[in-house]
Amino acid sequence: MNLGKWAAGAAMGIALASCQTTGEELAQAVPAQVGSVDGADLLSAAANNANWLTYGRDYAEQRYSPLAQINAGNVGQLGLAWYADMDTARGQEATPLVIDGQLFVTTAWSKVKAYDATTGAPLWEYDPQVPGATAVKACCDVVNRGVAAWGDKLFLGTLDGRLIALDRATGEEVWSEVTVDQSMAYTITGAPRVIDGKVIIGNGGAEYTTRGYVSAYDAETGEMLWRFYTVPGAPDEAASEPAHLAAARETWNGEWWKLGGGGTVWDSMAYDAELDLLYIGVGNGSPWNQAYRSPGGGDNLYLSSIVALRPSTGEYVWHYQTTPGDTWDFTATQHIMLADLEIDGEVREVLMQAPKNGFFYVIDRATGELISANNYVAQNWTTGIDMETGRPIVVPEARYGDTGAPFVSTPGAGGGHNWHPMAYHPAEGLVFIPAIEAAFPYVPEEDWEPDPNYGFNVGIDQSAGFLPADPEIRAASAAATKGALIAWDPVAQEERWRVQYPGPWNGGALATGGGLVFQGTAAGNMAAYSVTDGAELWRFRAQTGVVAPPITYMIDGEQYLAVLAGWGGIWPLAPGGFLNETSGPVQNISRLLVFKLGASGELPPEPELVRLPLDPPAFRGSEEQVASGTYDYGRYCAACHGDNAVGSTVLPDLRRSAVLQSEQVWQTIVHDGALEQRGMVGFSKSLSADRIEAIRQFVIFRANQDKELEQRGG
Ligand SMILES: O=C(O)c1cc(C(=O)O)c2c(n1)C(=O)C(=O)c1cc(C(=O)O)[nH]c1-2
Ligand SMILES: [Ca+2]
Repeated sequence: MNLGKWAAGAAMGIALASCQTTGEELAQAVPAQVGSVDGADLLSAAANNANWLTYGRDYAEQRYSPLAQINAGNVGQLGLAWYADMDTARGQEATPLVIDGQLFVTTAWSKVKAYDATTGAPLWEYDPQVPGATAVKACCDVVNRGVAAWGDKLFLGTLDGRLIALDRATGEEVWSEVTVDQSMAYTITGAPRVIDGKVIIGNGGAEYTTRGYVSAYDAETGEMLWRFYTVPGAPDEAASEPAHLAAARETWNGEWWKLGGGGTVWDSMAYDAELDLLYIGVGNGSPWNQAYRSPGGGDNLYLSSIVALRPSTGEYVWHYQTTPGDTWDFTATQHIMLADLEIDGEVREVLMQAPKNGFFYVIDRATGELISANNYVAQNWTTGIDMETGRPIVVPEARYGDTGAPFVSTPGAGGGHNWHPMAYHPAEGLVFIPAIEAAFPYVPEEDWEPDPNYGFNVGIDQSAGFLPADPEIRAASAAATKGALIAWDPVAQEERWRVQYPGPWNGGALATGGGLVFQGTAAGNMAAYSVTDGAELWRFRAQTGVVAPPITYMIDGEQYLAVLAGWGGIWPLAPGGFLNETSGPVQNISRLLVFKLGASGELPPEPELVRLPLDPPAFRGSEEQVASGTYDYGRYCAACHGDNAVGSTVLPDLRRSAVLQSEQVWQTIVHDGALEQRGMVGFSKSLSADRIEAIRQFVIFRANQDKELEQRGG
């Protein structure tokens, strides 16, 4: 048993928390300058308080900083040191890196910005010029979660599937490699990781008939070194495939390869240097509905699994499947965190995950053995986990593809927890989970066919579960849709305390040696809570929903807290205003916010949230048009423009759009693609002009329904 690599940071945290070391002492205790980033820097990142060198702060992805200058006693004096406005108004999900006094952050549309981390002076910026039309390939907003560092370079995955190396000093492009088939709906939203000079990158797209994989590229040259597919390919590939895919093939039925199969690796990774294992989180099936993807069932390896790989070769070592035979978009791409925990008197090297399916898993990270599991949010799709087999005991109704009947599941497709990073406080032994409490109706679609061009290819009828225009049902659904910051004891597998929020989609977490856990909120605040009981100790009005996780660093003896603010991601788009505004409506004001003790900077006055009036033309369409428009809106429009045509504050609320007034203008945009550069493609490859007009009639119909309710005070 070796505690070495994780113990350094943890032990330091305990020491600092108890004696409140001054900034000067701290600054001397850690290497302030790393220069060219090498393996030793990344392996010691947990103890490097000056910097934030990799996505999850260290390879264990604990997001715990021992820094204690800002602490439970003085956090009330935390103020704005500087801020920077971003030039995109879409979801901001990135974790900044801080290296040698410089801060690097990515924004929506995969842009990169560099600042002096002390003053906020801009150093350089880089725009990969992602074509606007790429937006339609992204299931969940045009987000990016950050860069990775190695040597004197930074590495960026772009929404259109490129992996780009930048010169860290200048922001100039050094090399660029296309990592996906750009004729398909692959995207990259996740941050790369670098292990021993190999840049590891996955991709997204499992809502659109893709096949998931993760690849490694040489940091110096951009040469691809290996690629690991998560699901087996077409039968003619069987002869040449590695053993892990031959084994997986036994768990599939039908002609899944024609539908991609899914299993994208779109977010989480972690690395254990001593075991030399890279852990990847694998996503959902494509399509979701297993009855279409793999008729007759099967586990469908390696969907919804954590897989351990040898990072030098991409060779399979072990896997643990959280959701066998996924049919609910229950990805296991959520944050993977490594820690050493004392369980039953024995220190175990564990891996922890709170995937979408609602269960918190503690797994032996050497072998993949399940140590314990318990649900961290309410769930109704199982009666628990069978500890003998490590499998969920699924209730029969949950398999809606087999029954042919709808199933309302909690958690739903948004998960009990999504991509928002968790944080760990080693001295408290707590994992902080940005949790979601929300249900989702899975309505199987009869005679479903994939569309090779556009739209969600998931095998469920996405309009059948629309929230009806009924004030009581809307209010009841909104009341049942909540969020929480859950302080979870992973040894006891139980909740210690929670901060309850009125709505989901609160930000990623950061824990510190100052006895604090920091989190932004869907209501538009940055907050600090006591790690011991969740008491709120500080709050700053961020003016926009904060979904990204904060970071902390220390320069010249002063501790800083930084967070990229900006409302977006899937929740502010797809569920529509009645469910995504349960914390209150917020707008997207994308800004990097940086705080330190005693600072008193102010943001410009908060602009009022302006909504266009709900003033649609009179409905003159037919019932047939509404029926056709309802279905097509669900399949092609709802993921961005909102459930049942109720839009958000981020993208146009079509009920309020002046474009509704004109059939011709509507066709120019929706059929011909007049707004393609802004991310709205023309759908003529999938939809005829008649079907597109029917969508307009559906939106007019819905807008009139809601206007009437508004007039009645509904
Ligand atoms: O299946 C996929 O390939 C895939 C990709 C992504 C992504 O890359 O952002 C998300 C999801 N799925 C997903 O299921 C999901 O809930 C989700 C939320 C978000 C987000 O950034 O808000 N991305 C994604
Ligand atoms: Ca997905």
